[in-house]
Amino acid sequence: MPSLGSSVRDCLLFVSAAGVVCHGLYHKLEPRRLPWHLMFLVVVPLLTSLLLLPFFSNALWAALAAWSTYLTGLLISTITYRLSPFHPLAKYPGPLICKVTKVWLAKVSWGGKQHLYIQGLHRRYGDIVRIGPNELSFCTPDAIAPVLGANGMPKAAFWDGHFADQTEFRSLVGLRDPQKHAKLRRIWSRGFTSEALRAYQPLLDKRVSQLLDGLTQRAGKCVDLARWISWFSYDLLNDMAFGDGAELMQNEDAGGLWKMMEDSEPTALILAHLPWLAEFYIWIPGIAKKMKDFRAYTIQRVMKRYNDGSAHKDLFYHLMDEAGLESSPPAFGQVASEASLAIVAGSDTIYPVLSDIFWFLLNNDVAYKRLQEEVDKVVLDDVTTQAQLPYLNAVINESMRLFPTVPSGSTRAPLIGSGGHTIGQHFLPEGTTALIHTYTLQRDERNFSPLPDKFIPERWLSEKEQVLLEPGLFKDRKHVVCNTTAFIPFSYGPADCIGKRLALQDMRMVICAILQRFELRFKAGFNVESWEDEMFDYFMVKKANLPVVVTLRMKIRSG
Ligand code: HEM
Repeated sequence: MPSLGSSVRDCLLFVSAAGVVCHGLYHKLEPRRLPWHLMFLVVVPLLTSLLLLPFFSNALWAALAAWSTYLTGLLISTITYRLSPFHPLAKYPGPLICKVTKVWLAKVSWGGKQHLYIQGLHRRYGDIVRIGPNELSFCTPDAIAPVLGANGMPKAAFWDGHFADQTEFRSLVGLRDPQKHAKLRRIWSRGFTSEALRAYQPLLDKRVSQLLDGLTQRAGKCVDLARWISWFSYDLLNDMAFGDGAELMQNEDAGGLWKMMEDSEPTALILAHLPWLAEFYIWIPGIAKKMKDFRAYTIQRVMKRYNDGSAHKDLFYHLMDEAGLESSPPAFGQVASEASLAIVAGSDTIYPVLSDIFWFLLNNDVAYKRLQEEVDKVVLDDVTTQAQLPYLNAVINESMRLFPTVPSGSTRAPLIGSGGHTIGQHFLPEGTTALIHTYTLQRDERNFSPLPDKFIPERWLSEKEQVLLEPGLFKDRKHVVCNTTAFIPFSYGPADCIGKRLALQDMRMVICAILQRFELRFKAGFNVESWEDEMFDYFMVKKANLPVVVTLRMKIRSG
C-alpha cells in the first residue's frame, strides 16, 4: 500500500508534468489571446489542485501548491529546451540570458540602448547572434536580401505587440500577411509618385518658410533646433495626411502632441519584444493611456478630414482612394490606422535625421563650410537641382549611416505555413525572428573605411574628389571601402520605406533653407558629447535638445 508521502509526491509530479505539457502546447500553438492564457496558466493548474485536496487542510493551500508546482514545471521545461542542443537555434552564439528569455532584451530596450547592446554582442559573438530564445541578429550585407528582399520573409510577431491596440485594422508597416501587405502598399504607393510629390510641394514650401520665419524671429538667440525641426516635420506630415496642420510651430506644441507621440514609444517597443504581454497590457485601465490617447487623437483628425475634404490632393486622397481606383476602398478604420502611421513614420524619422545633420555640421567646420558653399548656389524651391548636389547628399548619407533612424532594424519571420526560410547556409524554422542590425552593419569597417565611426561625408564622393578634398584619408586606396549595399537606413525590399523620396526631398530643402539663411553655432557651454549619450533607440530614435544660436547671414544667396 503506497504511503501518504509517496502519493503526494506522485500527485505533485503529475501536476509538474502538466506544466511540461503546457510548455509543449505554448510552443506548438503560440496562443496570444487572453482567454487562452487564462486557460493554460490559471484554469488548468487550478483543476489539477483537485488532486491535491485530500493532502491539504484547505482548498487555498492545495491551489497554491498546484499552481506553483505547475508553473515550476512549465518554467524548467521552457528553460531546459531553450538551452538544450535540441533547440533549432542551439548552434548560434549569444548570452545565456538572451537564449533563456526575451524579457532581458525588453529590459535593455526600456533603457533606450538596445542598439549599443546588440552592437556589443556582435563584436563579442560574431556576425550572427542569438538575441532572444527564437531570434537572430545578422550584421552582414549578404543577409540583407534573404531577410528583407523580394524573396525574403514577411514581418515578424514584433508588430503584433507593437500594434496591440490595432486589433481589427493593422497599418501597413505591421501587416504580416504578404498579400494583404502588397495590396495596401499598392494604395500607399499612389501617394508617392512623382506627380503626388509635386502636389505636396506647396505644403513643403509653406512649412519651410514658416520654419525660417520662426527662427528669424529668434535670430541672435538660442533655440532648440531639434524641437523646431520636430514641430516642422509634424506640421508638414499633418498637412500632407489631413490637408491641414496641427500648428505645432505656431503654438510651440502647447497641447503636448509631440510628447504624446514620443511618450508612447518605449511601451510600444516593450510590447513588440513581448507580444504575448500586449494582450494583458491593453486591458489594464489607464496603463496603455498614452498609446490610446494618440490613437484617439488621430481618429479625431481622420474624422475631420473625412467630413471636411481637402483643397489639396493630400496623402489621404490616395489612402482613402478618393479617385475611386479600387473595387473596394479601404474601410474608415483602416484609414485611421494609416493616419497614425503616416504621422509617426513621416515626422518621427525626418526630425532625428535633420537634427543629427546639424549636430554633425556644427561639430565639423570643414564639412559645414563645404556644404554651405554648395547650397548657396541653388534656388530654394528647386528640389530637382538639390537632389543632384553631391556634398549635400553625402552629408545626408553619412549622417544616416552613423545614426540610422531605425538603428536596430525591422524584424522579419518565416511565412506561417512555409515550414521555414533559408538565409545563405542558415535555416530558420517557423517561429524564428530575424533582423539585420543596421547600426552595426553601417559602422562595420569591412563596409565603411577608413574610420567607420567618424563623420566623413567625403567617403560618399567620387575617388577623384575624395583624394582632392581629403588626401590624407583617401590617397592610400588600400583601406578605402564604401559598400553601398551595406547602407540600408530606409530598409530594403518590398516593405522598405515607402516615403524615402519624399523624406529626402524634404530634408534637402530644409538643410538648404537653414544654411542659406542662418549662421549656426552651439550655445556656449553645450556638452557636445551628450548628444550621442542621450540618443535613445525605441525602434525609432529619440533625440535630446539641440541648443543652437541662430544668426542671420549677411549674404543669403550668391547665384
Ligand atoms: C529620414 C526619413 C525616414 C527614414 C529613415 C525612414 C525609415 C524607414 C524604415 C527603416 C522603415 C521600415 C521598413 C521595414 O519594415 O523594413 C520604414 C517604413 C515605412 N516608412 Fe519610412 N522613413 C522615413 C520617412 C518616411 C516618410 C516621410 C514617410 C511618409 C509618410 C514614411 C512612411 C513609411 C511607411 C508607410 C513605412 C511602412 C512601409 C511598409 O511596411 O511597406 N517614412 N521607414
